[in-house]
Amino acid sequence: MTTILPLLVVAVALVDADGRVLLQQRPPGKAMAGLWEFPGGKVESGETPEAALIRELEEELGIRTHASCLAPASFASEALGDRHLLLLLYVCRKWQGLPEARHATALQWVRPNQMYALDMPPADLPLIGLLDALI
Ligand SMILES: Nc1nc2c([nH]c(=O)n2[C@H]2C[C@H](O)[C@@H](COP(=O)(O)OP(=O)(O)OP(=O)(O)O)O2)c(=O)[nH]1
Repeated sequence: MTTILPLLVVAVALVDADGRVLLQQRPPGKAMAGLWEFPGGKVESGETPEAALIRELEEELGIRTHASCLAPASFASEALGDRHLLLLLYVCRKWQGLPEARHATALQWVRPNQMYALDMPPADLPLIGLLDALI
């Protein structure tokens, strides 16, 4: 029997006052380089999902938020090489600081229905319609 190791990732749709969502472009050298993704990353051993997301937002974008501002929205489940990705997606409308691309190649604010035209990781595609209905 093949053992499939789950990979737990947290990600967030940061929503601004105009109903736009922040996407970041994965940098060269990383898997899926060039694709547009929600900010976030892997949950490390010993971390809660919310603590991991708060850490990633500080590291990747230089913004601060609180667990009470992270609303669970949906999840994605997708084969990823020899792993199986479980991506927990949150929605956040309240944070401190101006997002800056500290790891990403670029950032852009887009409405959910504009995401269909962007190259995004396969796991993210089912999340677009959901965000379109939610935001
Ligand atoms: N952050 C993020 N990751 C995503 C999305 N969609 C998707 O398939 N992924 C995948 C890509 C990666 O395989 C994994 C996240 O891992 P990562 O390597 O980018 O995370 P990390 O920031 O912890 O990076 P590192 O420390 O390993 O460099 O989840 C998404 O929308 N946002």
